[in-house]
Amino acid sequence: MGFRPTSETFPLLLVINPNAGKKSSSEHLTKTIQPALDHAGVPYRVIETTSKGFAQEYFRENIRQIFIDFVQSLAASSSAVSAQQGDTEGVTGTGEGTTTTAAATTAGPPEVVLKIMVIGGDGTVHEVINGVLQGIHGSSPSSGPSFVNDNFRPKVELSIIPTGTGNAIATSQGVMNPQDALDRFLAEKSVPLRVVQVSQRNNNTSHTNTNTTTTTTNSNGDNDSSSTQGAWKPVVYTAVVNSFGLHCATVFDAEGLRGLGNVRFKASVLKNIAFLKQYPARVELFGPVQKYDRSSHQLIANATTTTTSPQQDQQQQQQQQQQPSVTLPGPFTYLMLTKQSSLEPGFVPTPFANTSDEWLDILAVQNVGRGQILDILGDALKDGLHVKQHENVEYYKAKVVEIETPTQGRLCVDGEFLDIAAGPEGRVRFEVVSDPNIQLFHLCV
Ligand SMILES: Nc1ncnc2c1ncn2[C@@H]1O[C@H](COP(=O)(O)OP(=O)(O)OP(=O)(O)O)[C@@H](O)[C@H]1O
Repeated sequence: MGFRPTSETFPLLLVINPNAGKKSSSEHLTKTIQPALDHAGVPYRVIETTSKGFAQEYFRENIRQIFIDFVQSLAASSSAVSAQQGDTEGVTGTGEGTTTTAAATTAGPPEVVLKIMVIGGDGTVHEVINGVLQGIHGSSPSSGPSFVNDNFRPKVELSIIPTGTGNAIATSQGVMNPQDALDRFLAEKSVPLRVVQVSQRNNNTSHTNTNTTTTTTNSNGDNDSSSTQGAWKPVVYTAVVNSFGLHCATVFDAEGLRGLGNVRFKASVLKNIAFLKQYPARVELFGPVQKYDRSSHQLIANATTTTTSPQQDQQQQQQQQQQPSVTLPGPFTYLMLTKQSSLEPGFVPTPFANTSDEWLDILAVQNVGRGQILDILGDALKDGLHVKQHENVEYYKAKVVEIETPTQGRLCVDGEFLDIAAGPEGRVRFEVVSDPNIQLFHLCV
């Protein structure tokens, strides 16, 4: 298959990972999706991934041209419609006023909605998101002028046909199978899909997946932080889950067990519980924080976020940016920072997570033994009961989270791995940034 950018109308890019989950993507494409799109009259281009990293590289290299072709094709179909109507409404066909509906025109900058359907799992979605953002912004939003700005800010609407193993994003929206996902795409309803910016300060960062290690060397000089330790540099964006400790070790070991199919996570978690470790780290939450209160069963705002005047509000915000609102000293048995409530059907580690809000949900379990973590994870499999039941489970919502490990550590970032140096040099920051040039993604629901 493969995709060739053309100037034809292509309202949909279809990215298929034939290797996802039980390798059923191709069958879903030919038997269900293509007939439905043909019936609905939706033209599409197919991009078939051939290896790990393919989708990310594809979008990094081609996203600019894709937008050019897309806008041109909308303009062309807009002028064709206006010609059919005798051009009575003065449509020029230059692309100005282009909206999602090719025929419609409005005042102001063009609203462009690029639709991408992913037939695969969360790893493929992660690659698409990172490829699009790297193609738009280069290595970081501060690395130079970007073609996405106040004058051109497209939406990227993702429809996820869940053929992967976990399918966390789809499952968290209650999408249980490919047909359900297809119906939702055709219904044309979407919500914002916020991504988490993962940043490091040091000049050399090692971002690893099981097949490749990418080392990024930042060019110094562009400071976007007042810290004496230098600017925060985005390393990767995540939409699913960031973790440390048992969950990260489980995902890492499960990669080596792909031959076992979908039971590889179960095998890996049992192994990591049998040889349970505690993972030393300090985690700091900055800015406003909400904590789950087990007695009232509510998320309660941290007292320090209450303000009385706009002036105090500003002062307090500055203080909150510098001083952590909450510090978790570790060591951690289990730590998860996520935008999704569920990681697979029935497993709901972070029940209050919302893909569209600007909070990062944090599940922290510090220094518990084998029996306790088994009970906690068992209750997480009962639609998130662990949060209500276990006093060793701490649940927060925060805007900014930083983690530092006293020895070399490993983080899982949407199924890929970030090896971090010991101490302040390796510190990692997670933030649901409000930059509208980053938060371009929407999700069909
Ligand atoms: N043709 C291919 N051959 C091998 N690996 C591929 C191919 N295309 C993509 N990949 C890689 O396969 C990995 C897993 O894909 P994906 O996440 O879609 O499925 P999954 O792991 O089964 O599902 P989930 O992430 O939801 O648990 C991704 O990291 C992706 O880069």
